[in-house]
Amino acid sequence: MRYISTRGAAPELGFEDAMLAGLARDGGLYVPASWPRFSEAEIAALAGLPYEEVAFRVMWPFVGEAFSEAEFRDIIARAYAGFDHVARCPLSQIGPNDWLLELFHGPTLAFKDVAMQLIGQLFEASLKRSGKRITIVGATSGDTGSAAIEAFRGREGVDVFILFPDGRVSEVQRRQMTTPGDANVHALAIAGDFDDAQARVKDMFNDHAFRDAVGLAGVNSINWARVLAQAVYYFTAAVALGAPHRKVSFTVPTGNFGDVFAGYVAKRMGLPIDRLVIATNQNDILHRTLESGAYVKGRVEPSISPSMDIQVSSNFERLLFDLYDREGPAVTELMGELGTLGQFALSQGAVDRLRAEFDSARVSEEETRAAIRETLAGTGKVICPHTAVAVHAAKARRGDPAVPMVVLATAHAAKFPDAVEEACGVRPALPPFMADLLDRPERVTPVPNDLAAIEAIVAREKVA
Ligand SMILES: Cc1ncc(COP(=O)(O)O)c(C=O)c1O
Ligand SMILES: N[C@@H](CCOP(=O)(O)O)C(=O)O
Repeated sequence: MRYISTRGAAPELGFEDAMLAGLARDGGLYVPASWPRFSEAEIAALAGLPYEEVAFRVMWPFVGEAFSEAEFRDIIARAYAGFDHVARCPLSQIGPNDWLLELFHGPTLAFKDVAMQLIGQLFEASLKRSGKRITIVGATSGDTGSAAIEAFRGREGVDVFILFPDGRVSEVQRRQMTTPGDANVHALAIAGDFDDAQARVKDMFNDHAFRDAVGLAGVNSINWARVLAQAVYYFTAAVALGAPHRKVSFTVPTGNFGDVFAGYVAKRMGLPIDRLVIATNQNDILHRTLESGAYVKGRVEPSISPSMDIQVSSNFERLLFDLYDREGPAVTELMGELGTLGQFALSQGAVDRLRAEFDSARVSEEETRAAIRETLAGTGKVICPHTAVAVHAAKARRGDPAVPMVVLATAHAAKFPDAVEEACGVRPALPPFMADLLDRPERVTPVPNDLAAIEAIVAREKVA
């Protein structure tokens, strides 16, 4: 499989180079040159297989010659060995035909582990082969950062710098990033919001001299391998509920548009997904875009689902590329308008296609709290605020009741104890292996929202 940039002006790469490159050199995002398609029989054959085998079959067409079949199987096995559930991403029932897809059984208690644990193994195999040293710089609104740190802490030849918005992540999220003592881990608290952090990371990639000097690599969903690994659980869930003989719908709590885009990828590969619902909190740029056809940047408003406090959704660019018939210049023009004017308008054709693929709902803070309360009352389950946003949206956008609705449960409630306790009166406890998290010493560097200052810190502090 070859990978092409959404802006159409960067060299085509194979899987391994696209994974290591992060952002394309023209500022775009790498996507596969075509979407592989599974037959009904191939999808039916996934039923009952272990998660690792489904992961292999779904991802293999995208990986091609980068790794041998045996190497890739081994990488997948090591990635998921540390998950605390035998199904890795199990389904649990919350209504007559309504399900939670539990994505928080990895080491940092959020769905980011599903892809990040795999990426850690992929990078290690690749860097061992090449002997290269790299500097990972990532932006986080709370969960990507800890997952990346966990996947790369202590690894040879890799530094990992994570920019998080100072004061805008939960205490548990912050401490997951600031308490690992490894010399190659660097938590940077930026004076700004997540959009600032993500913009500075992209600026670093677009500064080619800096990028080459430090061997910059990315593990945000800028990295195609992140999105690919997340497509797998749409298959395991849908097949468990009757696909391909039955359609299945998904509701996805959304911020950077990576997770829901992974659902779109699964659909393009032939998975019979009925509705794909984008659930946003009050940071609702995606919902507004579906309603109005204009993508208009807003100010990030802090919420009780902080990981979704995002107003520039990076992966929307990947969708735009398809909506505009994979025309790089059209995407370049729109992204240029976003940079200069803070907005762009979609063509009528693009809006029609967008609405044909996705549905959306914006969920208020009060509706989020109510969803936490009602889920506890109805099922005995304590859910995190991000999951609660999606639970509410799934109800609001429920289509045919005969079609199963799967809500992606993206984090463990214990990452957000204050918000959850305020909503339902129950304070969720951290699992025993991190019970002392709040007592561990923290190490964090405050940084201004300034490219040159951040680059100087990265260049100075890297140890690899
Ligand atoms: C717990 C949680 N839920 C939902 C999201 C939104 O996912 P995405 O950014 O892929 O849209 C995030 C952040 O990525 C998250 O950390
Ligand atoms: N919500 C994310 C934001 C970064 O998203 P990514 O999928 O591009 O890494 C987070 O928790 O950091």
